[in-house]
Amino acid sequence: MAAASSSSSEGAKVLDAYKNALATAASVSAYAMLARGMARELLPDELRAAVRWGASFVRSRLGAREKERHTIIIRRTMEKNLSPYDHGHGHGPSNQNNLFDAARTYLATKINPRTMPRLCLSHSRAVEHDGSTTLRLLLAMEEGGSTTDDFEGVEFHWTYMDAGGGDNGNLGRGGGGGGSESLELSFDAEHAETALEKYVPFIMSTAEELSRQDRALKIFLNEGGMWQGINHHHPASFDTLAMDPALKQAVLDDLDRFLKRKDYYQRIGKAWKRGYLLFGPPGTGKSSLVAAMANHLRFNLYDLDLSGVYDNSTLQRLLIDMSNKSILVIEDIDCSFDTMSREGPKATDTADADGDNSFRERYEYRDREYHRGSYHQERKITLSGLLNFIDGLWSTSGEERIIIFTTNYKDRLDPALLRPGRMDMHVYMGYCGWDAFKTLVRNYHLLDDHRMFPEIQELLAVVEVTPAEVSEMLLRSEDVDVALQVLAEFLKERRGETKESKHKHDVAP
Ligand SMILES: Nc1ncnc2c1ncn2[C@@H]1O[C@H](COP(=O)(O)OP(=O)(O)OP(=O)(O)O)[C@@H](O)[C@H]1O
Repeated sequence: MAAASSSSSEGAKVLDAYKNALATAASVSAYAMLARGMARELLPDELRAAVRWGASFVRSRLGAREKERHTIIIRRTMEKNLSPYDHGHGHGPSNQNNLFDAARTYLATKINPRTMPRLCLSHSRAVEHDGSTTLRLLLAMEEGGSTTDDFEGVEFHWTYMDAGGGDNGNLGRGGGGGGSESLELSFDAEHAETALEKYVPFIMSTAEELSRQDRALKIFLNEGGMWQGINHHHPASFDTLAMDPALKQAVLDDLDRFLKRKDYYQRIGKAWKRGYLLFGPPGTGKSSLVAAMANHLRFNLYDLDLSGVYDNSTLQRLLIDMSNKSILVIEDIDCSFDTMSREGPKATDTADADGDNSFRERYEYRDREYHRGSYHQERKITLSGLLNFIDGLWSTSGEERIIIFTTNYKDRLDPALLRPGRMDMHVYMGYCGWDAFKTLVRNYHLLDDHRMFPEIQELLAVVEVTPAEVSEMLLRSEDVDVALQVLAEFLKERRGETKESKHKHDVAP
């Protein structure tokens, strides 16, 4: 982060220096105009004709110069005193030029292997949040190779040069060498401003986005007051998520809007963060939605288990240790604080009618932990403490953070959490409706229509069944006829139970 901002301020300086040079050129033309005006007043006709001829000669030369090209050299390594890393920030070798890496990453997407007979296959190193690196394969140009990129109607011409004669270091930073490499960006001089103010920043942000897409996602769990990360390969995506289509789109739009609003958050002086409250019965896909959000944004997940956090300073440290572009998740927030039901409801009360196992198991686990003593240590953290930390810390450090609370019981939540403006979006994950069913059957059986669909649609309209239960039935057989039959039977049985319990209530004294 520090390195990034340092590098952007370096970039700003370079941009200023370049603009000054352009401004000087502009004032030279202004002097020329002034001189023309004075000459008109002071010189005799013959002399003026001679001057006109001279001026037209110079203009023709200048005209040719207007067609001149400007070239920006982007070296792989910067001079020592220009490097943002010299101040001890960031990772990597001390004089690596980030813009070179960004341009190379960007150009790899522009190179057409079919039109370039000779290409280099090289790699670049992406630094992960935890400091580890991953290698990425890149198509790159050969020494002297060039390509043209069209941006906003302007042609930008790129050439890859290597004064070291090709023995460089496409093997990269670790491979030794590489100091003699550069990329040359040339364009018509009149487009200098577009190049520096639009094209170069566009390359930087595109490269950052590409690296983000490539990066392996991680999920961090808190253990002993510290985060432990493992790779996160949850397959959930918004495509596979079974939920109301309009709500799904609303969540997606909200996330995308959030990503684009850095300037907006800065302008209004608010921390660049967003909060979501996901609520609904067990097995309706709250955890799947969290995973889909992380996959969509390419953000790491920090799954905070508050039962392992006993004091505010540990909580604070955990929050500070989170990286930017990350999601903090606190599941089952209704049973996480002393102010609410610390012991949680009894397992038998909380497992709902469908007897969801994972839910019951979780409570049984918490009950066991409680009796084993891990809950006996007095916990001093409170919901308001947590919310204050998030508001306070996150507004002064870090950006692009998302916080998600999940609960099966929205009505049990502390009103502080439900206050307007606290959680930006409340998302209800409900029972499986018709649209959700169609998504599930497409996920599991690649099917869009079936003779049993009308019957199942009717049943889903009257039976409360979770997407988890429907998924389980659909997975009972690879034969879709059998799977749908199993599901229909299950739904009929559930409908019978519903009717029976309704009947009991009706006849009860
Ligand atoms: N809306 C859904 N879309 C797709 N699959 C779902 C959905 N809901 C549940 N599933 C399936 O059921 C499994 C369990 O669902 P998930 O853990 O996401 O539900 P949950 O609401 O978070 O439950 P809990 O409250 O018990 O944590 C998922 O791994 C997925 O296979």
